[in-house]
Amino acid sequence: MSLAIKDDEVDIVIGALRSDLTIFMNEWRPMFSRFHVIIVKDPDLKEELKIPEGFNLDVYGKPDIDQVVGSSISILFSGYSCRYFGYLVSRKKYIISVDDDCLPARDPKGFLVDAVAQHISNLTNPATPFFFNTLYDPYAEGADFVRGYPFSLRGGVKCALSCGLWLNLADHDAPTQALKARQRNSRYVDAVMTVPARSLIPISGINIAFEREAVGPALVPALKLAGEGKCRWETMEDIWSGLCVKIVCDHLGLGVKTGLPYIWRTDRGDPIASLKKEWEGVKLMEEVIPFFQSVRLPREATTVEECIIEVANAVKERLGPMDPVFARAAKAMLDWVKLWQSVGSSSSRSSAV
Ligand SMILES: O=c1ccn([C@@H]2O[C@H](COP(=O)(O)OP(=O)(O)O[C@H]3O[C@@H](CO)[C@H](O)[C@H]3O)[C@@H](O)[C@H]2O)c(=O)[nH]1
Ligand SMILES: [Mn+2]
Repeated sequence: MSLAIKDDEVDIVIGALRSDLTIFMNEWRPMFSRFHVIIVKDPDLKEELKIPEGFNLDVYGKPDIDQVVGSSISILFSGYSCRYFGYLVSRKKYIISVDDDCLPARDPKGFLVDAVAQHISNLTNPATPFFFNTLYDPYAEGADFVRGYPFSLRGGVKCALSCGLWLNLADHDAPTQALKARQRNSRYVDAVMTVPARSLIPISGINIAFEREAVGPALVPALKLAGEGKCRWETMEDIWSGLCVKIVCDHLGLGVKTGLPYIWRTDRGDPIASLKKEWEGVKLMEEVIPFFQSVRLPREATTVEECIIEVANAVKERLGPMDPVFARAAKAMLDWVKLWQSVGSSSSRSSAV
C-alpha cells in the first residue's frame, strides 16, 4: 500500500566531491530521471561538473551558498555537509540523498533495486515505533500484523525518515575497516523495520530519505571534528544528526525505518590514513550516547525547531564543558534552525529551487 507519488514531490540531493558525475548519473538515470535533482558541489570544488543530458537539475556551489546563507555561516556546509544546503533550499515534500560513490544495487534475483521507489514506500506507509511487529514491516507485500499486536496501535504513525543500507562496502568505521579490509557485505536482508521508540541508532547519510517538513530542521550539519578533510572517516556529522533526529521523532511521535533499499557502495577513503582522526570521533561518541539517551524534551516543545533548540541548549550546557567541539555543535544547531526558519521553510524567501 504506497501512495502514488507525483514527480514534483521529490528532490534527489547529491553532495559532489568529484567533478565527473557521468557514470554516477547514467547508472541512476532509471530512478532519478522523473524527479528534480539538486547537486551541491563541495565548496572547494571549482571545476564545472560533468553531467550527462536528460535530467531536471540544479547545481549549487560555494557562491550560491554564500549568497543564500551569508559567508559567515556557510561553514555549516563545508565538506561532507555540503548536501545539507540542498536539504535547505529544496521545496519538495520528500528528499532522497545518496553518496556520489554509490550505485544502484541488484537484489538476489539480479533485478536493479529502485532505491527511490523503496524509500518513498517506506515514507508513505506508517511506521510502528510503539509496539514491535515480529513480521517486521506489516505494510510490506504479503506481510501483516501478527497475533497479539494491539489493534489500537495498528494505524501506526507517520514515517519521517528512511535509512537504507549498503551492499559491497557497508558503512563501517575506520577501526573496523582497517581490521577487516577485505570484508564485503553480500547479505541482502529483504526487510524494512521500524526502529522502536527510545532506541537510538547510528544513522548513516550514505543512503537516506526523509519527509522534508517533518524532520528537515532536525537533520543538523553540526558536529565537525577538527581538521575534517576531504577523505573518508573524518566526520561524524551524519551520526550526530541521526541522534538528534531520532530523539525528536520519539518526542513528536514520528517513525524512523531502516532496511531496504540497498545501494551498491564503493569508497575512496583510506581508513588507515584516517584512523587516528576518526578515532577521536569514535571516542567522542562514547560520551555522546549517554547524553542523548538521557535527553527528555519538554511537553511544550511541539515543533521540530523547538525540539532542536532544546537539544542544542542541553548540548551546550552538559557537553560543552567537556570538549569545544560540542559547544561548536550547539551553536551550529541554533544557526541551522535560524537558517531553516529564514531560508528553509516553504513560506520563506524564494531561494528555493
Ligand atoms: O569533503 C567532502 C567529503 C565528502 N563529500 C561528499 O559527501 C559524500 C560522502 O563522501 P565519501 O563517499 O567520500 O565519504 P563516506 O565516508 O563514504 O561518507 C559517509 O560517511 C559519512 C562521513 O564519514 C558521510 O556522512 C556519509 O556520506 C559524497 O557524496 C561526497 O561527494 C563532499 O562533498 N566533500
Ligand atoms: Mn563513500
